[in-house]
Amino acid sequence: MSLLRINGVEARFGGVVALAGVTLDIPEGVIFGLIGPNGAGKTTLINVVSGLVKPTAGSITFGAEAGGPWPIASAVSRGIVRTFQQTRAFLGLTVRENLRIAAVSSPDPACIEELVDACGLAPVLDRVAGDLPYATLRHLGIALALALKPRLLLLDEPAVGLAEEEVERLGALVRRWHAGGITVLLVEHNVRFLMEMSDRVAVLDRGAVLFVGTPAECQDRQEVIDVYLGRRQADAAD
Ligand SMILES: Nc1ncnc2c1ncn2[C@@H]1O[C@H](COP(=O)(O)OP(=O)(O)OP(=O)(O)O)[C@@H](O)[C@H]1O
Repeated sequence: MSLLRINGVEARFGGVVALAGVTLDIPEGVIFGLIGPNGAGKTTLINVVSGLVKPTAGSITFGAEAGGPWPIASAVSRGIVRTFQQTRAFLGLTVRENLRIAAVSSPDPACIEELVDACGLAPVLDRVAGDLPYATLRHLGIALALALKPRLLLLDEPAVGLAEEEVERLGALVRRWHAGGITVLLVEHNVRFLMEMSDRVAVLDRGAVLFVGTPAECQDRQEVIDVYLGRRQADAAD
């Protein structure tokens, strides 16, 4: 059954067509990867689904409810929660204070303790968020999103800037929450991480869906190699 249905979503910024009529079905209970070259429209699609950008055409259905996208607060109350490429936390407050604020908006404040443990935040509870090492700050960002008890978690490049062992910890954390029932939409340029994590993958190119399939199917498709995977390999070899 589909949890999120994106119907013909178009987003224009002046003359720039960021999304040119995207239609996608994200089944409940999957980790759904979204890849594509820079400027393909991945973040814009997350922005539309999470209510940050109003599309110029199209709609979304979430569960049984049509009529989306909804403004951010309404999206969050329906269980659509996102993270950002740059972690959004109160950088002048401690981790504990950030989590207390999250607990106020959480439908299940008791989950915070589990999040502290799962996200490895116990040793840094009294540190100011702005002083945290980069990887720990990213974990705080994910903990703050998970505190809102999403049904659908939108992760925008969560692995960017992380060392290999930190990417593994991130993967374990996402898998643990996914096993608890959360559907995940993962945007990521770390292709190995994305392919290992995802049940299905969609490829966006210039605002349009180029291909949807399993990671194995995706890696075999010549058009996907041409527009994205081949270039990533060439960049890695440089
Ligand atoms: N607020 C905005 N105003 C003007 N143009 C925008 C805006 N947001 C996105 N765009 C443009 O829309 C297109 C899609 O951008 P988007 O950030 O969604 O791509 P992306 O696939 O996430 O890229 P990246 O992998 O580099 O993050 C780009 O041409 C971008 O410059």
